[in-house]
Amino acid sequence: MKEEQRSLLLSSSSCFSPPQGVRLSYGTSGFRADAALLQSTVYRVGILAALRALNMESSVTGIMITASHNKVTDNGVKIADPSGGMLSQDWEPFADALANAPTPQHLLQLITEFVKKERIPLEGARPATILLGRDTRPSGESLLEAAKQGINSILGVAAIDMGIVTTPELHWMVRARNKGLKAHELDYFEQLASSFRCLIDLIPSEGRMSERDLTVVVDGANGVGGEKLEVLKTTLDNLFIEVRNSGKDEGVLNEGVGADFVQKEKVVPHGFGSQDIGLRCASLDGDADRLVYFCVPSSQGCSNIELVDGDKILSLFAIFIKEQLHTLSKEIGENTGSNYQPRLGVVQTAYANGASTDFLKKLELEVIFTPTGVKYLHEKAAEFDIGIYFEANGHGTILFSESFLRWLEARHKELSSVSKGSEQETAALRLLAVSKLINQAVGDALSGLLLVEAILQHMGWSIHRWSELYLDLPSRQLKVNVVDRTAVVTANAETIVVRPPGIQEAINTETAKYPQGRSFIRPSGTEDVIRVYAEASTQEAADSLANSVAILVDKFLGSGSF
Ligand SMILES: CC(=O)N[C@H]1[C@@H](OP(=O)(O)O)O[C@H](CO)[C@@H](O)[C@@H]1O
Ligand SMILES: [Mg+2]
Repeated sequence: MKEEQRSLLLSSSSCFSPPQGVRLSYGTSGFRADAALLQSTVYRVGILAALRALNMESSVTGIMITASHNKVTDNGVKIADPSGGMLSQDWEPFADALANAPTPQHLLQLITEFVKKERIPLEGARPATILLGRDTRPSGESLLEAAKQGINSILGVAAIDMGIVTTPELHWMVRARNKGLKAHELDYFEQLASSFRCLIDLIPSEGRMSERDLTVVVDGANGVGGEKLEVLKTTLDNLFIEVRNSGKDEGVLNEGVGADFVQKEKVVPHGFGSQDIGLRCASLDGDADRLVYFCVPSSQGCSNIELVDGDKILSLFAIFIKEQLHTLSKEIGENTGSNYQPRLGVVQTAYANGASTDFLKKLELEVIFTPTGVKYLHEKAAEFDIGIYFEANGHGTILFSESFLRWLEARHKELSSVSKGSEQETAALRLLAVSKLINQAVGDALSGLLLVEAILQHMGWSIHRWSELYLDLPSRQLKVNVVDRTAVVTANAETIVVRPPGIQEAINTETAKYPQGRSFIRPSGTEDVIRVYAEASTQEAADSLANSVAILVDKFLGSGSF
């Protein structure tokens, strides 16, 4: 490393001391903490993103400053890799080491060693650009400045501020830029709107739906998603979107609103109530990468909701895709069918409702489980021709492999010359439109919302019809504070605890007492807690099982506070 680069790093890092007594780690979704603690971390992530961009053939990476569904005073930072996906997991230990380096000298030494080991070309040997985005948190602006200083301390790397964007928009932009495509926010809106229009135009015309049926009321979590949806909706026909909690009024980000609140508490978000009985409603989270639907039932008082979670979104997508693939595989006349059988798979985590997994298996779909965190789900889904992944909390997308898309384009071309307007050609067009509508980089609440709406219109389904695909097993999630959450080590996609010894046997004994009982624990990657999940045949049983397991966690890991 040249002297100019060394002294630049030493001088800029001396302005960013790491917080005392706090150990930060690149968790399920980047670094997250109280915003006041994050200046030095974000500065160092700036350096990391710059090195990552220099290390790769595609030279654009991204930094997103957000703490998603967490409280407004928290913030966080994560890197978008050149593919548009999450930071490659093999760089996470370096991210941890950088964030926790105690002095500028330590930091410089770490960087020097890593640059050598990874053979990263420095000193402007290669062009590199970092796209920066942030959510609506007030702390975002100064943290973004810290990120810029980190980027500027690596010679020859440029930072471009994309302003306030959703997390999926930033990932989409990074991916698009590296593919040499147009990557402005307006291009993103245009791609979503035109592929949505294409799916709507391909709906067989059997009677139009009423304006009420074409209406969806969206809770924007008082965050960036509502703001963006207000713009996007002006470009859409055949869909009426009413945005509430768009952040323009008094409401606080994620407070009593948003996808995480709605999915975990199963009550109506602020701003919704009896006036919405029977309407189709949806909630985004604070950075708009999660989506859940709900409706306010007329019978049980209007604070309860009927939740349509990520598992049901996945099921709806799976049904639609399967139907299109089936149509596409039908023969047309002699010798014009295709023998190619694309592999469709779905990916879930242990938090997926057991009833959803049964339903998907009955559809004869290949169902794979991974640990929590979209980086794991995404990686697995990418192994299929079409891989659909969703966390129960509403984060997910559909991935189309490059080779499948090439095949599909060619098949569509062939079909449009031999049988234009056939159901096979239409199915190919629909699949191509889905691949453009649904974000290929990460789960995206806005593109997910438009795909749900297009499929419901295609099927002619109400939210109730959709919700009735299967009945969720009652479930309960709890959090337990413990002295050291890293004492819990899990295996088999987090369904089994291997440490501390004895706790898994105790959980098994409890679970066996409940019909259709299932329970597991794991350390959270975003909060300092152990999460407990339980499922059983009744809500009372699920609550009771969750409580018993939480008591076991307290007994084995001791907090004294439970
Ligand atoms: C049970 C649950 O909802 N866990 C969430 C939560 O992770 P934890 O590691 O459980 O804190 O935040 C992650 C990032 O948003 C998300 O991927 C994950 O699904
Ligand atoms: Mg989020």
